[in-house]
Amino acid sequence: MTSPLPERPLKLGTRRSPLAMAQACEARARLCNAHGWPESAVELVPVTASGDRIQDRPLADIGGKALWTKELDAWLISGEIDFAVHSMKDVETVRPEQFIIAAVLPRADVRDVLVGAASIHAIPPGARVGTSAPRRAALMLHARPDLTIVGFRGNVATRLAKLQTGEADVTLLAAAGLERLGETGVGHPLSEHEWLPAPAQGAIGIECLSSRDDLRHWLSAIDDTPSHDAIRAERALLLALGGNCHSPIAVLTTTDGTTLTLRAAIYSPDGAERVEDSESFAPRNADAPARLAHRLLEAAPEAIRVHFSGT
Ligand SMILES: NCc1[nH]cc(CCC(=O)O)c1CC(=O)O
Repeated sequence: MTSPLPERPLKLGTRRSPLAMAQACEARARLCNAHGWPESAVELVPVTASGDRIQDRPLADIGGKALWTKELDAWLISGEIDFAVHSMKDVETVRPEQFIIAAVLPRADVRDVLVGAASIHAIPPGARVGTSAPRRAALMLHARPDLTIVGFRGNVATRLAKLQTGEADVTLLAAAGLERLGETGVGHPLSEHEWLPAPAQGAIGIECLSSRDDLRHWLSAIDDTPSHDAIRAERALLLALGGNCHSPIAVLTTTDGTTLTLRAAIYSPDGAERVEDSESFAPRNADAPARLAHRLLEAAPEAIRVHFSGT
C-alpha cells in the first residue's frame, strides 16, 4: 500500500534506553513499510523518562509504571509528539482518557530467560536472584524458597553487567528484550507454560490522542489483531485485579484462532501462596477477564489479597 506522505514528518516519542530505541525503530520501519513511505516520514523523538533517571530505588516505591510514560504523556497532550511507542508491559492499566492504543505490533517471544543457571532447579542452594519485578521474585521463591532475592534495576545491559560483577548469581530477563537488542545467545528461556509471563510481555504498543483520526488511520495498518486482542484481555484482567507494580501477577494467553484462553496466577510476594485459574472466551468479550479476576481474588488467601485492590 502507498499512502500520501504526511505533510510534515510524524514525531514518534520514545524512551531513550537502547531497548526502547530498538523498539521505536521497529515501529517506524513497520509504519513506513505499510504505507510506502521513506523512513524520513517518521522522526524519532527520544525522552529521558523519570523511570530511567531514578535507578537507586525499586520502581514500585517511587511512583510505579507511570514513571515510564509521564514525560511522553505530557508531550502527546501538548502536541510535541504525534504518537508514543511503549513496551506494553510497562504501561499503566488506566491511561489518560484522551489516549488510545492505536496499534499493537506482532507480539514477540513472551518467555522469561534465566541467566546464570541452566534451569530453575540447577540454581545452587541459597543463591542470590537479581530482580526487582514482584512477579519474577514470587515465581522464583515459589519454586525455590531457599533462594534470596536482591533488587536489580537498570536496563538490560546494566543488569547483565551486574551479574558479571557478582551482584547476583542469576537473573531473569524478557526474551523479547534480549532478542531486540541482538543478545540472542544469552541465558536459557523458561517454558511459558511453566513460568507464566507478565501481562503484555513482549508486546509493543503505539499510543496517540484518540481525537487524531489521521494517525489512527495510519496506525491501524500495522495493528496486529491477535496480539492486540491478547493485550486487551491481559490488561482487562490486570485492571479487574486492581494490580499495581507491587502485585505479583502472571498470565499466559493462548488462542486456537477463534477463542482466547487466559491462564493466570497471582502470588503473595514471598511466593508462599499461589492461586491459579483460567477462562476461555471470544476475543473482544470485555467481561470474561474481569470474571477470571474475580474468581482469582475470591480464592486468594489474605496474604495475596492485600496486594490487590480489585473486588
Ligand atoms: N521491565 C523492563 C522491561 N520492559 C519491557 C522489557 C522487555 C520487552 C518486553 O517484555 O516487551 C523489559 C526488560 C525485561 O523485563 O527484561
